Amino acid sequence: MKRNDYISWDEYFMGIAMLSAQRSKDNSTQVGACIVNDKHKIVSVGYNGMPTGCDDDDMPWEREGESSLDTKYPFVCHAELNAILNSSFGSLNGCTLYVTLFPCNECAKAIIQSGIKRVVYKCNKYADTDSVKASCILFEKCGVSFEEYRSNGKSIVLSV
Ligand SMILES: O=c1ccn([C@H]2C[C@H](O)[C@@H](COP(=O)(O)O)O2)c(=O)[nH]1
Ligand SMILES: [Zn+2]
Repeated sequence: MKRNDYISWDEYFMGIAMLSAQRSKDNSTQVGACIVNDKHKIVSVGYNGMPTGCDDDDMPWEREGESSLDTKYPFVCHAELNAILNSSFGSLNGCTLYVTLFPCNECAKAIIQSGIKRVVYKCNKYADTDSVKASCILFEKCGVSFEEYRSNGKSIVLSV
C-alpha cells in the first residue's frame, strides 16, 4: 500500500524555496524562490545575494547607513531575479514561481517579462509599501495570478 503522508506539490516547491532561502547571507530577510513548469518540473531556484564576483564579506549587509551605498539595497540581487536568470531551461512561459516573500515591483517586472503566469508567496510583510502595491497592479494588468501559500502547519525536519 502506498504511503499517504507524502508532501503535496505546493509543500514540495515552497519547501525548496524555503531551503534555498537558507543560502542567503542577509541577516534580516532571507528570500528563496523556485520556478516550476506545467509538468511539475523545477526549472530554477534562487535566493537573495550579492552579484557573482562580489565578495560577500566586502559588501554591506546593513539596512541603514550614512549613504545608501553603505546599505545592501543597491547591491543585493533579489531571489526572484536570480531564479529567473539562473534558469537554463529556456522559456519560462506559463511557469509558476514559489517565493518566500511577495515580489517587489522590480521583480514583478522581471516575472512578467519572463512569461511566468502564477506566483505563490509565503509572506507579504511589505504589503503596505508602494513597491508591493505596484507589483499587485502590474500582476493584475498583465495577467499574472498571485496567491498566498496556505500552510497546513506541517513541519519537515532535515538533519543535514
Ligand atoms: O522581491 C524581493 C524583495 C526583497 N528581496 C530581498 C532583498 C533584501 O536582501 C531582502 C529585504 O531586506 P529587508 O531587510 O527586509 O529590507 O529581501 C528579494 O529577494 N526579493
Ligand atoms: Zn525584488
